[in-house]
Amino acid sequence: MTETARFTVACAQMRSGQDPAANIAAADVLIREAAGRGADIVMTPEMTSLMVTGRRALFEAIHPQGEDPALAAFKALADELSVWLLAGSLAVRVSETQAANRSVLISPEGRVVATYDKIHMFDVDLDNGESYRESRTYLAGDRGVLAALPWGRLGMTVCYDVRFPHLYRALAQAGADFLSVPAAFTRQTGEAHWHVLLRARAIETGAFVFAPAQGGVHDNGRATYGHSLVVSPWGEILAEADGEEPGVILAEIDTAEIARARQRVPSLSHGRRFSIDTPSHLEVVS
Ligand SMILES: O=C(O)CNC(=O)[C@H](CS)NC(=O)CCC(=O)C(=O)O
Repeated sequence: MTETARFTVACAQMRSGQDPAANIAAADVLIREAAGRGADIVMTPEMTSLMVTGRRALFEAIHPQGEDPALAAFKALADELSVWLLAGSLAVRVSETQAANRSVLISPEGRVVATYDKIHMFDVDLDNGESYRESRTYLAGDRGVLAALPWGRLGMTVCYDVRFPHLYRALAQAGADFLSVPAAFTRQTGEAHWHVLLRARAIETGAFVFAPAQGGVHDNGRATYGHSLVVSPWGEILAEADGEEPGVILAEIDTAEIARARQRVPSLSHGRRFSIDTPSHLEVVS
């Protein structure tokens, strides 16, 4: 980008539960607060409108995208407030037996302009007994998505994707200026990894990282880490939510910082000497 721009981003930190109507109402309050405080774009966490345990509860509550009441509410709200809105993710029914963990970008006219389905499924057993098999319920996405905003391009990702740096590098090399990472990180992995992973993705790509998070103990018993973050292309934390508490954080974004960071350390354009897709580039010495 040669022209630079300034805008205000907001991340809404939530503690979504099992009742979609209550979650939509909670998001509505936070999005209105963010817009009232000057946000041009507001982002909500992974699973904004539903946090449940088990596929039965999930399938009783979800809808195809065109019939999702949360999406309808967010489209109307974006239009009413004239803000960009990223519904960090919604559980969307894509077949009788599968859902997508879908991030949805809505324009200030209330139109869906881009959707991204989470690629990397959280199939993990933690040593505190927590166990997740996201791929049993969700159909993984198979494409990265770069969406045009008035101030630059947004690379859309979700939560566990943050552990796969080649996705972010690909998005940045394709022109991403901003990366969204709506999340519902576990408390345990968040304490160990959250800040480091998000700052690393920003530093490696020279892009801003926006990470709205779920936080606290949810009514299905899960504990999530919170600490929603906005990170600059140089890796500085520009805004951070207060621990696990729901609320809104805002940050002023100056896109000139993208070129500045990439000029200081041009690692994004120095990455063509080694490809993870070319095993012959690896010498195994035994
Ligand atoms: O299922 C829901 O209700 C909401 N979705 C999630 O919580 C998702 C999939 S289980 N969580 C993560 O990806 C956590 C990643 C993480 O914590 C890590 O990478 O350490």
